[in-house]
Amino acid sequence: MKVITVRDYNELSAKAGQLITDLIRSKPDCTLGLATGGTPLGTYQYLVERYRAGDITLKDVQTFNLDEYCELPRSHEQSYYRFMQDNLFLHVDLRPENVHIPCTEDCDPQVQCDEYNRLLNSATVDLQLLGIGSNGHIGFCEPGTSFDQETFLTSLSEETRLDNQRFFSSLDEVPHSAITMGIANILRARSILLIASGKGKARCIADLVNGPITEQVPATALRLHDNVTVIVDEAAAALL
Ligand SMILES: N[C@@H]1[C@@H](O)[C@H](O)[C@@H](COP(=O)(O)O)O[C@@H]1O
Repeated sequence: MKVITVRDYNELSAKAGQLITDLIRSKPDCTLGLATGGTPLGTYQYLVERYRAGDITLKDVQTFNLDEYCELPRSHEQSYYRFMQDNLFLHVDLRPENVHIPCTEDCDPQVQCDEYNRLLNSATVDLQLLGIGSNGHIGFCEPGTSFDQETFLTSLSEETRLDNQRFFSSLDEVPHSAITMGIANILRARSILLIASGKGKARCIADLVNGPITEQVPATALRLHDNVTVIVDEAAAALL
């Protein structure tokens, strides 16, 4: 696992964005695994800027998102579908048919999990972008998730709901469940890029890099992969 420490969030976003730009330029038909949350916003902004500058095209890129909340329609401003539209998809030339996000609207969740898993496993993700939850979750794979888990319907921990409350007007509005890629899916990516910013991530980053490999800290599964880059700012690196 390669750990890169940068000064602040802006440097982190530029570094992560540059790595993804380099991949798109060297392999224009690459497959990207994408993440949501506050941390990748700057990375997506960087990609949009590079697209607008004419440095990259995403017309042949395929994407798979990690996860989606249940209990929210796709039109809800906090759905991950909306998040991706607002922050990346509407601003670049990705083809709608190349974009994949689990669908939790008007459906049988198990059927959706199976369908998403099948689609995901029919592709090979070249680069999986990840954030990390303060409890060490990746995607929405919460502590205790088996490292062998494939795409599944998961319950969100209270810690995760509290962390994500800032995006909603009250805790009551934060969904209790989600469809997420499993850890086994994430580990199949050719390369993984995890980004973390701020002191709230210092503990889980220390656990990820130096703690025991355990299902209680789902991100530690990444230590079983041979091509992982972690980019952290100085605040998130404080306990390394
Ligand atoms: N499902 C997402 C994760 O993919 C993300 O990594 C995490 C951290 O988000 P943030 O970047 O806002 O701290 O939030 C959510 O739970």
